[in-house]
Order: sequence, then structure tokens, then C-alpha cells
Amino acid sequence: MNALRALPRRHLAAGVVLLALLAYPIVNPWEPYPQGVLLMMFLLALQASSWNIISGYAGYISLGHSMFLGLGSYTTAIIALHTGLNPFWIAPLGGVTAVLIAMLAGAVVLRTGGHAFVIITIALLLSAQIVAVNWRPLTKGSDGITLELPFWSADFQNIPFYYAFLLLLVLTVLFSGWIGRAKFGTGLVAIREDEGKAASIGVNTTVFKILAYGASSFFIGVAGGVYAYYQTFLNPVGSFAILGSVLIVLSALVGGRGTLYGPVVGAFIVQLVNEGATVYGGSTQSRVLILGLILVAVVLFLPAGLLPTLEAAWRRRHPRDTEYTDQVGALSHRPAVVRERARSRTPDAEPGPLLTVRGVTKRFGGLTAVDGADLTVERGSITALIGPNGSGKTTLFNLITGTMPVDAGTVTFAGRRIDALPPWSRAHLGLGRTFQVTRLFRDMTVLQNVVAPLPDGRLRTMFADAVSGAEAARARDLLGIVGLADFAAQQAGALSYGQQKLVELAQVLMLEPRLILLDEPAGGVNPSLLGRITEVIRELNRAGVTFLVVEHNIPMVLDLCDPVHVFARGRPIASGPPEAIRADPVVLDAYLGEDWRPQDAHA
Ligand SMILES: Nc1ncnc2c1ncn2[C@@H]1O[C@H](COP(=O)(O)OP(=O)(O)OP(=O)(O)O)[C@@H](O)[C@H]1O
Repeated sequence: MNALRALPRRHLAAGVVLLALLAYPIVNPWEPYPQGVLLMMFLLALQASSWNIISGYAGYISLGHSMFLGLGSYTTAIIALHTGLNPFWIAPLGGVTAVLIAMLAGAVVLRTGGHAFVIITIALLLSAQIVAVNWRPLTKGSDGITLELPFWSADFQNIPFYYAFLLLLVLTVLFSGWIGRAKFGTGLVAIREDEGKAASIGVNTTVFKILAYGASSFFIGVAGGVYAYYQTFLNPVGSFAILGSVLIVLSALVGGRGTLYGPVVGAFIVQLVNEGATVYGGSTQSRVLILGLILVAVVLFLPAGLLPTLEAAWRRRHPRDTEYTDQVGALSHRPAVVRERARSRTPDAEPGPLLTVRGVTKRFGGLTAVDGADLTVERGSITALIGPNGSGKTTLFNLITGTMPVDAGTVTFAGRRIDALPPWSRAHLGLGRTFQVTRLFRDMTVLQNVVAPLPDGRLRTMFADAVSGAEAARARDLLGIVGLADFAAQQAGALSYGQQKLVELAQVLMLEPRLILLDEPAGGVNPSLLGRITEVIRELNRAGVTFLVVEHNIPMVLDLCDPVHVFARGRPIASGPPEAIRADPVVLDAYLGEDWRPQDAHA
């Protein structure tokens, strides 16, 4: 009973609906029509829920997803035809085919994004239709394939199909829920919100997207096999129709894409309307018109979809209490945690500097932003990089972390050349960064933001639980370090700018970094939070983390950092300890100005 009470309300509601649906054919076995309608609702719902993995979680909108239903149907029908086996038992092979095609095609088409990806998915659907028409020896072309009638007694009507589709729907929702709870799911949402940032926190965006595309096709493929048997006939035009894909997308939009139950609720509504329009609307045109009107209404009045809108209304009526950050002493009670976190990576045993940049150049058209720059960061240091606006500091950060490729030069980290590695591999080696303008995933909670980074590329890490268990406990610890533990459940976008900077620091710490690149950590932060940030940096540094800091707050730099490198026009003009830098006439002329000139020099 207690376990039931602890279950979130939406899962309880889903359980009750499931029980009712399980009981329906038993309670009312002699009504084939409503059973048929429900069965088609399950089929659409499982397709929308699968679609949600690539298009809701990861944000890559596919408008050709019904292709996987067709692929599953054809695989099953062809094997059944050649082997004489019952299509019911072959259906899982439809899922396997769908996954194989999705992952092969995905390796190519997921290199695009946005509108290009949408159009390519439609092209894939139409290509599949053309192949089915022309590969006659296998598919019988436009004549189509006829399958044997169901093997059970006609008395059972469509009840076995009803339960088969309901089972597949339940499995799809469980699978999608599992993905949403794992770090894999958090990574997909990170990709949706900011793909570049996701890569910088160790999310292998290529692998994540291909796996998500494959995962979004499996249950549709299996359902395709069952559907072929249900229809007992399939042809290319029916199996690869664009309308099927439109219904999937519409379902997710109506219910709320990116949520667990939204696509299912949306599919139930859309399929009911679709059925009603078919029965009462008369022609296909009126059906399309009604569906089009729903789409317009959703875009205008429920842009987030039904469930997120209801949830937001509920939240407005039942707001969560949040304590405000204590502005002092965040570290006093948790220094041990900071040290433990930072030490979890093997201490740097290799000799030599931690980071070496040699002759690195980056051009943007005619502008040379970084011009053959050299830079060394020693292990255990808090090194500063200062210089006038536009001198190339952020660009150098981008080149070190792999956000953009170098035009020339080398970058070596912990004894290893890294300038050809993708950003996530550099993050896995222990290179973390924060951004000048914070780039948190605004629609995620603070906790999800901190749990999102992947310190390595192992499957075990990828599929670890993100919302509870060890990873979430670590994330909460790190939030405690920066004094924001009470904000774990808040939307990240609702935090103040300074708080977002602290969350971004906690997020980077999740990578267990050896070197953290901080891009203007003091920018836009109030003095008391600034004190905390400085304290956190010092404490982490004592625990063995090296820092490279870009900052315009000179008192902070001179107090915190040693050595200091000064950049101008894309290359260093001076390097040394803070006392030497503030007395260097070249630096005073190029950057610091008269206010910093020592008194005796004035005299
Ligand atoms: N993606 C880009 N495309 C074109 N030009 C760019 C790009 N990124 C940076 N630049 C240009 O390169 C130069 C160096 O910019 P960068 O942001 O690296 O300077 P910065 O030293 O970090 O400046 P600030 O202190 O103001 O942040 C600037 O002239 C900038 O306009």
C-alpha cells in the first residue's frame, strides 16, 4: 500500500487505465468494433511513444517514422510467405530489420539537423515505398502480399490482436520510461536543447543519436509484423503512406512531446478523431481537414501539448517552496566531499605540463582570431588568461575543448595530442569547461543538468540511472558544494544568472575533470556569490584540479591566479606571476591601463 502511495500520480492513473483496457475484452467480448478502434489506438500510441525517443527526447523530428511499420510488415510477410511460419512469431524480426535500417540510415542522415532532417526522413519513407514497388521478386510489387488468415478460431475475433498491440504499447512505454530515467535519456534531452554544449560535457552525440533512432524504431517494426497479419494484405502504397507518419507526429504534439505519457494520450485522442472523421466525415478530404484543424489548434492554444499544459496549470496552483541560497559558507560543511570528488580520477602521474598549446591558429574569413598562439598550463596551477575584448581568449578555449577545429598547431593534454579528437573524447580525458554566457539546459531541472555529463564513454555509464541511485546522489553532493542543493528540482532556466554559473560549475565537476577551463566565472555575478566561486575554485585546486581562467575582473585574477598570461590580437604578449604582470609596461599599455601602474612608476 505504501509503495502504491509513493508512486507518482501519473503512473497510478496509467495503471488504472491499463487495468480497464486489460479487462475490456473480457467484460465485453462481443463488440468487435470498439475492440478494433481501441486496437488501432494502441498501434498509433506505440508508434508515437517510440517516435518520442528520437524526436521528443532528442529533438530530431522524423516525418517518415511510419516507414518502420512498413519495414516490419514486409519483413514479417516475406518471411511468412517463404517459410510458411505463422507471422505472429516472426514479428520480432520486423523489429530487428527496423533497427538495422534505422541505424544504418541514421549514421548518414543524423549528420543533418532541423528542417533538413525532417525532409530527409520523408525522402526515406518514399524511397522505401519505391523499393517495395520495384523489388517485385521479394515484395510482389504493387500487387502486394496476401497473408493467411489468423490461426485461432473466428470466435476469438480480434481479441489476440488487441492484447498483442496492448502488450507492445506497454513494453514501448516501459522502454521509453527506462530511457528517460537513464543518463542516456538526459543526454538525448541535452542534445535537443544544446548539442554543442552536450558534446562538451562528454555526450557522444553521434552514438547517442544513432542509438536513439534505432531505439525509436524497434517496437514499431515488431508492431508492423503483427499489423501485417491483422490486415492479411499489404502493398507499398498502404504500408509506406505519409499520412501514417503525420498521425504519429500529430499525436505527440497533441499530448506533449518529450513527456512519457503525452504521445500515448495524444494518440488516443487523434485516433478517436480520425475514426470519427472516417465514419461521420464522409470523404478522405474531410478527415485530412479535421486533422489539419487540430494541428492548427494545438500550435495556437497548446504549443507544449496537453499534458505539459495541464501540469503547468497544476504547478501554478500548487507552487513548490524553495529556500533561497545561503550566501555564505557553502563550503564550510563539505570540504571533504570536494576533495573526494576531485581525487576520484587518478592523480596526474605523467611528468610535464598538463596542457600545451603550440602554434595554434584560427581564422574566421579574413580575421585571424588566434594567431600561432603558444600556452602552457602546469599541473596543479590556477592559470589566468587575460586580455582586451576580442583578443581571442574564448576562441582559444573553443580550440582547446574541440568546439571548433584548429586551422594549424597542436594541443596536447596530459601527454596526449587531442586536437583531432571530438569534444566528448576530450571531456572523457578530464577536460571540462564553463561558458562565458552560461549554457545550462534550461528546460531540465537543476539536478538533471548536473547529472547529464558523462565522464567516460562506457555503455554502463550511459545507461546508469540518472534520476536516482549513485549518479543522482553524486549530483546532489556537487550541488551541495556550490550551495544550491535546495534548488535541485527547479527548472534551470528559472535560476538567477549567478546561480546558473554555480550550477554549470557543479555540472563540470561531474566529469571528474583534471583541468577546468573557466570562461569569465565572475561575469555578471554579485560580490557574495563571487566570493563563493573563488572559494570553490581554491578548494578544488587544493584537491588537485588544475584551472585555466579567462577573466576581466583583474583584482580576482591577481588574487587567485598564478601564472597569468596576457593575450592581445590572438597571441600572448606577456606571461608571469601576478606581481610581474601588473608591473609590466607592455601589459599596462595594451590592457590594464594607467590605474594599475605602480605608484613609484607614476612618480
Ligand atoms: N564563430 C565566429 N565567427 C566569426 N568570428 C568570430 C567567431 N568567434 C569569434 N570571432 C571573432 O574572433 C575574435 C576573437 O573573439 P573571442 O571571443 O575569442 O575574443 P575574447 O578575447 O574572448 O573576447 P571577450 O573578452 O570580449 O570575450 C573577435 O573579433 C570575434 O568577433
